[in-house]
Amino acid sequence: MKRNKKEDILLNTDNDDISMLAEIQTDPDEVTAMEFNKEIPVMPLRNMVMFPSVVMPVTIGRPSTLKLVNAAYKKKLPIAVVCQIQGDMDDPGFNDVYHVGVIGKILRVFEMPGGNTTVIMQSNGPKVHLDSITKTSPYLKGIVTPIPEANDQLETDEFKALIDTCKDLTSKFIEASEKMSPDTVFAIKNLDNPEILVNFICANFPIPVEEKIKLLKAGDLQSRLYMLVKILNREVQLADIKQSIQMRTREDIDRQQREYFLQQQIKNIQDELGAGQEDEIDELRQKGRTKKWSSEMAELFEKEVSKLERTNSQSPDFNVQLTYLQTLLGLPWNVFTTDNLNISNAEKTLNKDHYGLEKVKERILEHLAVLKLKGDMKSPIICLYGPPGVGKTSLGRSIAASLKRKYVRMSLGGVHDEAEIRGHRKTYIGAMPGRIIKSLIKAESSNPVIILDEIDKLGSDHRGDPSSAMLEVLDPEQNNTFHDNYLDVDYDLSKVMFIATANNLSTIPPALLDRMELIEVSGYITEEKVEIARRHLVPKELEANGIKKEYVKFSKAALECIVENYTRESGVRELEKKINKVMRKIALEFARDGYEVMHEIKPADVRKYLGTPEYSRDKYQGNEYAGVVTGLAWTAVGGEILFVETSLSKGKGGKLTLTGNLGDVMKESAMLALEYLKAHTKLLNLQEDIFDNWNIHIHVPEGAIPKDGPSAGITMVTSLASALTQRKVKANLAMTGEITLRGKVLPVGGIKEKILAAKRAGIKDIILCEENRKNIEEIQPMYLEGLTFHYVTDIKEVLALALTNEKVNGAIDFNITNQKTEEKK
Ligand SMILES: Nc1ncnc2c1ncn2[C@@H]1O[C@H](COP(=O)(O)OP(=O)(O)OP(=O)(O)O)[C@@H](O)[C@H]1O
Repeated sequence: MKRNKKEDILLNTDNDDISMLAEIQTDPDEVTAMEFNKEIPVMPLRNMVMFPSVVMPVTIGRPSTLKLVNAAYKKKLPIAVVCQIQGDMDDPGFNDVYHVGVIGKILRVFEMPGGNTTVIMQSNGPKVHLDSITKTSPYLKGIVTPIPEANDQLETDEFKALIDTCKDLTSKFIEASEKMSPDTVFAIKNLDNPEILVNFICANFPIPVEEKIKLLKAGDLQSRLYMLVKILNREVQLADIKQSIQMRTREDIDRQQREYFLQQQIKNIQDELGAGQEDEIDELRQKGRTKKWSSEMAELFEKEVSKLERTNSQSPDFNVQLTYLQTLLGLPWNVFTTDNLNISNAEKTLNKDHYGLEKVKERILEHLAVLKLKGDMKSPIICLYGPPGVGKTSLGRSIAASLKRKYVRMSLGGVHDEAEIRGHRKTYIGAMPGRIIKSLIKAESSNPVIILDEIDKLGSDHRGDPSSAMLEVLDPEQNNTFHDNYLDVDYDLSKVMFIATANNLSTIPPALLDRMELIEVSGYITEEKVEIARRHLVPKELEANGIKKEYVKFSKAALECIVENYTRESGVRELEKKINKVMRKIALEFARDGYEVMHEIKPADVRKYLGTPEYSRDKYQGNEYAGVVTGLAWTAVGGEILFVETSLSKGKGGKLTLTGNLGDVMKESAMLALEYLKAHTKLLNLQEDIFDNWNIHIHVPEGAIPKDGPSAGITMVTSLASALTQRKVKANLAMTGEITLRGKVLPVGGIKEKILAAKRAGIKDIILCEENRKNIEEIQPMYLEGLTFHYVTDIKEVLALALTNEKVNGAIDFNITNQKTEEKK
């Protein structure tokens, strides 16, 4: 095989050495001239295999090899270059080396700065077989026989294709593995001679020595090339796999490192910002352990605390979750106060706090007695109803005190939204628990008395129906698993005692009304109010204003004066305010004068402190005029008397005019009354044409509070009848009742309040529908003292009772006026 010198020099050298190697002259004839049956030096290489036609640097360390180099270099001896089987052996013998090698020579010797010697070797002879080692000193010598290689296929297509493949694979391997030195890569890229290229790659490819020996043993260049391609293929694949594994692991490590780094940063930021957060969470857990909740609840709490732990303390969610946990902790789970179900004690407390109300107190005691005997709270909920300021709420408070239970008042007036009762879901912004749960937190016990104040004022609109939520609260069958949307866990309300209060039963939904036991708390008469003031309100206000009780005394007349002239109510709230006002004025005097003097409050003092009376009490106004009749009305503040006035004026057509404080229903009553009398002229001996010649005007004077309703029906008829007959109405008479077109009298409501108003006004006789008799019978006799009741079913009876036979002064004489009218015609 021919090759040019330059290629020889290029092989396996540093770029810097290229110029140096270019000077080396080789003489191939030297080898051809050698005799193979003579002993020649044998150079064993550690971990290197020399291939034919390859130049390579060899570092010499062993003294024996150094001697060999000196001798061979000087004498230009051919050397048999073989490879040690074990690279680390110092003095290998015949059996310690592979028996295949090449003939080479030393081109150059370099003394290296560290004391080592490097030689440039060139394989310039054939492949040989080491037959024997003949000498081991001063260096190895042996006998070799050449192994000829047939290299005649180099021009075939197959060989060319193999060479191309080999080149491709080598460059792929170089790319993928980065295992070969840049000089080797440079050399491979610049080699054209296929023989040198194949052998050079075999010598320098990073594979184990055993494999290289197999390559060297290959019978010819093409077989070596085949084996080399196979190895290259395998190594390229391996390098690829290694590379992809490396890439993947690097990516993985990169990702992991990035996550670790970010998490570390988050932790640092959280540490910076949320110092003390752990303490807060520990405190929550600590508190949670003291709670008497069920194991499920404890589990849920722990879950929620862990959720908080995972939340960044700066995010809004943190506070939401913290508030939720604090709400859970704030609830009195399974905390109960011990009931005092001593009935006589309860009675004492109720009597101490409230004057009168005997029936109500009795009903409450009955209720408590049932609770005591039954031992649970599953009896109906009490609803105290009646006009404002009669002590419904304060009765509830007394019940709680007598039972020694915690007391919470929950005002339901104006609650339109169901969520106010049941809470908003936690996910809403600004979500809160409902009022029931809030009341329990306030009460700090799970069996308080909760006053549901003004249950009749619960509204309902598009935001839901709070009364349906109240149904669940008040249903003993359901309320042991009351579900508040915010809490999202059931809470047992079955031990809570609910007491509802209401002014007006008609606005309470029937389903809710059905759940409650109704107890009426009606208004007070003046005597009762005076007594309530003396026993309760005056001492209360004295204390509230910091006045010693020995310095202020109210006379009975003074209290009566306040009740009569400065208040107009069924209850005592306004009275309490007036007493407070008097106290304030006295406190000012004391403070201004610097000393305290005894004050005995009399009616004149009341006028001094409270100014001119606000109300001139509606009094009965006598029966001097025809057509003026006293009726009884029921308004928002209780009962009142009202006057219906009818006057007649001459005029064709018989017009009806209605003026004053008349609602639609009252206007209808007026028309009904007139129609009835038109149809029953004979009843009162009225002239047939009286309605054609006289205009009728009905007036109801304006009162402080608007009135409406059908209860003025019989009053209207009587007023009209008195005007049309000019007969006097019975003195000190008042009436209330609805009429029908047939003249039937129907019952009306608010009887007790009306009776009280009538009494206040100085009425003595009262006409009522027969069906209202039962209402009168329910009223305590003391309220009825001095009153006579007349029960009727028909308007004829009313007229018979109300109209006297005496005519009013200056009565119209219908006969004369009619004659005059005729004459004019
Ligand atoms: N019989 C009574 N004895 C003593 N104090 C009374 C009596 N009735 C009412 N009071 C007092 O009158 C005041 C008003 O009573 P409370 O607020 O209970 O009225 P209420 O009926 O609940 O009114 P509302 O319907 O407006 O809520 C309270 O200070 C209460 O103590």
